[in-house]
Amino acid sequence: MQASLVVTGLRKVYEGSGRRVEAVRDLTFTVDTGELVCLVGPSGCGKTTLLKCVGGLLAPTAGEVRLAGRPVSGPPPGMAFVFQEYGRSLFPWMRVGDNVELPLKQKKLSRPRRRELVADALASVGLSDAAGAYPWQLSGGMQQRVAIARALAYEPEILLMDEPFAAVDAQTRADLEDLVRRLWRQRGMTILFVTHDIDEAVYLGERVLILSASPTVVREQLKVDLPEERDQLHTRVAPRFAELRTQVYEQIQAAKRGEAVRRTDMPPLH
Ligand SMILES: Nc1ncnc2c1ncn2[C@@H]1O[C@H](COP(=O)(O)OP(=O)(O)OP(=O)(O)O)[C@@H](O)[C@H]1O
Repeated sequence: MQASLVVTGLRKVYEGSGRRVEAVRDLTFTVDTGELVCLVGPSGCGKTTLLKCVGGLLAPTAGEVRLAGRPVSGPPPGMAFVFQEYGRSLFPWMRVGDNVELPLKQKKLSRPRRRELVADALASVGLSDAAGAYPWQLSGGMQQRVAIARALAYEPEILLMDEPFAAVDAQTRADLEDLVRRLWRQRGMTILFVTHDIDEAVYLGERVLILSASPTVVREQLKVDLPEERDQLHTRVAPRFAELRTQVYEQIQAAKRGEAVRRTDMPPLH
């Protein structure tokens, strides 16, 4: 399968105000076209820094990010984001439909086509009825579904999700996880999903990349060999799910203790 995203030797050092922080030391990984990869690591390990570099919002100190063969030096046209803070990512003065349509205005699309994409995306997240509402009239989970619809309508080559469900309650979170899996399977999108939640990473991902503590490297990557058809009730109690989450948990604990990466045990970073 063709690699959609290629990150090579990525390093980011923050400098300023007399402080120097090496947030990301050396990250190399790929995400294949149509793959759903979860990135998980201890708090403060540089997940957001990495995503900002991947999204072209922050220039790396060294290394390179390529999307579909092209180097990323600013926000690439084929990329969409869903952030944790849905409250800040939607414009409160714009109706839901207009929020979803806004990024499409950058694309040279006819008005009817834009409307079609908006209607289709809102239907995909079960919010067809909310197009005329304002974001603040919706629950947190619904607002995050609007943010997902906005990303879908844009028809991205790759979707970056930065802890998107951290601010919603557990029940809503489970529903949104299932929504992401369903949309991923229906639309064949490439998704890079960042989370600090081990269970979420294993439940969602086809592959989990475990990051070390900052300065960050890829500690291990794990293929999630669970069936593609997953559901909250059965997948989470499957013995294989428990084994995988234990492996990720042990790696994260070792990362927190600052233990060296066991490079010999690592599968090849294809
Ligand atoms: N603009 C900045 N200037 C200086 N240091 C920064 C800046 N942004 C992040 N850092 C530092 O880089 C390191 C990684 O931060 P980052 O926010 O990328 O981690 P994270 O894994 O996303 O954290 P969390 O899981 O807590 O959200 C931290 O030590 C942080 O203090």
